[in-house]
Amino acid sequence: MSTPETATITASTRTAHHRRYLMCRPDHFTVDYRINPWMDPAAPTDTAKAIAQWQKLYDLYRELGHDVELIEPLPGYPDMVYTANGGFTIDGRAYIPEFYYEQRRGESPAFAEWFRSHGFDTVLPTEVNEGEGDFLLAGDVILAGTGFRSAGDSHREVHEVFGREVVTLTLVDPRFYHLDTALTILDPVVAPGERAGIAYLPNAFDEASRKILAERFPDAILVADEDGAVFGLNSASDGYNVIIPPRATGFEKQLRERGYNPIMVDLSELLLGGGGIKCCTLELRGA
Ligand SMILES: NC(=[NH2+])NCCC[C@H](N)C(=O)O
Repeated sequence: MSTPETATITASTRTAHHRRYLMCRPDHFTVDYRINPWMDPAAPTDTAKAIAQWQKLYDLYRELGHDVELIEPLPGYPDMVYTANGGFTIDGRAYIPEFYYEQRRGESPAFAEWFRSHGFDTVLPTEVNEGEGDFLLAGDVILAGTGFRSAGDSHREVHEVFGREVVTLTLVDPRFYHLDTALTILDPVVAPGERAGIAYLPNAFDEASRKILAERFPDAILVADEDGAVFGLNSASDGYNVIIPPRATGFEKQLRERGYNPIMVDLSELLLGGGGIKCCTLELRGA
């Protein structure tokens, strides 16, 4: 016989996994050029507000028990706060970015140096690629975005560097110019052979890519355009806690239904640069 209380409790099968992240304090944050549709150099930005919002994300990761490393922000590189573009790491090896736009190219040597001095086997690229902005690890497989930033040839290169299967996905909406703006990995750690939970915005992808996603991830969360439009997919998950922007209310509900624990963090100021929670967070795997 179940009491009314026990009848309403659904035990979550989700597990939070310890994460190690790299972040960069937005000390020099501003918008003085436009390399994505969110950026408007004519609109005012508030660096103090960007720092305060970023600090909340940093503090939350620490409260959740994660390790957060920091890289020194470089003056003149306002986009360096988006550390997801600073590399892509698996098993202690770091693949360094080669930025598409000239404005960010000076960040690469700083990231390369950071990885070298922190014991990573550091691989310099020959192809244009923007790190974890476009490469996401789903179980054993690397999901790789192209269409706006990372070149198709970088998908071959990332395969050579890590020896993993790489699945190319083509982005078609300029608002969602990096893979991490249109797709979230919900389960950063899965048992061998098990499928990672993901969420994505179908309309951000071309038809062929939507088909691949539907075949490979039949149980994925499909996110509505309204939630995508507020950068809802630019989220970070430890397997249980999923950090999402506050206006992604439909996505919040979907996550709860699946047993995840969505936590809202507002990075509205950093969205003026076209970045959100995931953009400010680089996974450090191994080393
Ligand atoms: N991982 C990301 N989506 N990063 C956002 C990068 C934003 C930056 N202003 C750019 O356009 O490059």
